[in-house]
Amino acid sequence: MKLELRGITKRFGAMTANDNVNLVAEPGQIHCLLGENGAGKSTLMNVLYGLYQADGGEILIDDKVVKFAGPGDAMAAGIGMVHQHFMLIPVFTVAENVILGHEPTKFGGLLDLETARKQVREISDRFGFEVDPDAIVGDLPVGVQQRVEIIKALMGDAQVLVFDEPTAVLTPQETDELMAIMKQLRSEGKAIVFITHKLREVKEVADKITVIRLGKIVGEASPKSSANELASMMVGRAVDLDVEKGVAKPGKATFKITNLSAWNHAGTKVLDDVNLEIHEGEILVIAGVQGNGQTELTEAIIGMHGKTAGSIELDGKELIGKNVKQVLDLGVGFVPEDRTEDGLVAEFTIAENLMLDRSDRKPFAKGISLQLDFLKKFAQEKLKQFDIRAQGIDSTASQLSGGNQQKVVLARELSRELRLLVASQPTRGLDVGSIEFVHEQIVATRDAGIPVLIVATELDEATQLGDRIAVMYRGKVVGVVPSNTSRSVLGQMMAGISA
Ligand SMILES: Nc1ncnc2c1ncn2[C@@H]1O[C@H](COP(=O)(O)OP(=O)(O)OP(=O)(O)O)[C@@H](O)[C@H]1O
Repeated sequence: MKLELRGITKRFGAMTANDNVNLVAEPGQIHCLLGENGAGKSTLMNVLYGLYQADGGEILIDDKVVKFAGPGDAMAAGIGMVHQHFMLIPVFTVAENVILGHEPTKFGGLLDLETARKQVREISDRFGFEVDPDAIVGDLPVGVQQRVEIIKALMGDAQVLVFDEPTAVLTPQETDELMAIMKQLRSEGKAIVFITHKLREVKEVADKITVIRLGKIVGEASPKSSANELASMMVGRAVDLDVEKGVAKPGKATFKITNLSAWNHAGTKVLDDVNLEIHEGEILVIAGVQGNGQTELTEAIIGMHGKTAGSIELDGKELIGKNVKQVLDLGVGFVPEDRTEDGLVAEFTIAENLMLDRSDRKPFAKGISLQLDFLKKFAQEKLKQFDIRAQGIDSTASQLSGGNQQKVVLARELSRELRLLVASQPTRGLDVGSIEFVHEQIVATRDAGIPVLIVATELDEATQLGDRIAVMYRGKVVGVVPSNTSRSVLGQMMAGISA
């Protein structure tokens, strides 16, 4: 089945998110859609999926114009969408989730459980997914949950599959598995549209690359292009894909974690006697496969984790026992793993979100009255400095593209007076140009004498950004090694083998 978007225009008020966009997805092809944050990729896919109505242009399937009033119509026409934020209910089984995701279409009503289980098994066998229809979704690793999303998309016999930044939440190994799945889908004749910021993935699977910038298609790139060529085509300037940083000049160890253990609600130990030190002017990267205690570690530091034992000291002050606000007030900048859950308030404006956890109200307030002009100026400056693409500081967070939401969180946390920066996957969802900028900001924070703790899942980011790397496995720190340690040694450590 061939899919064509012809002359699609979509506006949000005065902003044109898609401007006369043409795109063709052919059977047996992986078509990568590349573009910087806010370029209009998700908007275009939402038009295709019937979630938004275009202001101009048309959608054609096998050269015939079609109209989608909603996702049900798009699904019935053979279009499947694999969402980045999984739309799965954790307490339900795979088969039950598939039933819920299967909107009644003009071809029939809801599925019954037996049919759903059978179909899940069939699709899983056919593509080698190894998904048990009776497994509880919440118990499955993220990579397998994503396969459930793919099964959901394939259920309606989808011929065109859209993957919108599918690897943002995956571990490197799960990413490799997904690439293999995409190749298999291609060999079965599916047409695939693949949105990603990771150029390595583009180079691995793309048959065709289209680049979109500021809502307009700027051209096609060859899959043989170098990562640097693709990067500069995406953001319209040369981008340095390596982190530029001088030698660290570590000072005193002002941040110390001693014998830290933590337990989850079920009473299972999730952090097991963690000992770490970070010096002023040093970046320590926590590497490891996601789910090995990194989340719990950052939560314990910030005062969000329940049962903990041991000590976490910043500038000689104990953090354990303090709540989140008290910890932030000591000068801790925190970039959470999930920006939509912990980082932003969707209905607040950018300006409001930039103020969320500030306790130093002095520059913004005189007595009880807010210095609105100052606040506005501050927000506008941050918008410019962090290249946050939005209509203005009064746009709400929910109106921003994913990458731009992340930039709001970073802008807020990096512009406070810091004594410690804790950032989980700070560049998740960012385009290559923004990653370059964020890395520069993190290095500058280090060079200002601040201890920095970064949680990274990408080994490249860990080795490039870190001065030292601590690897976590099953709640323990397996070892702390210099950042020039080889990938194979780091890989072994990530599997629990001490260096
Ligand atoms: N519901 C909305 N209301 C107003 N503006 C919106 C809305 N949705 C998206 N936009 C704007 O449209 C533009 C394109 O956003 P879109 O999400 O399509 O970008 P993207 O290319 O997917 O970016 P990213 O790589 O960051 O995910 C952005 O400037 C965004 O702020």
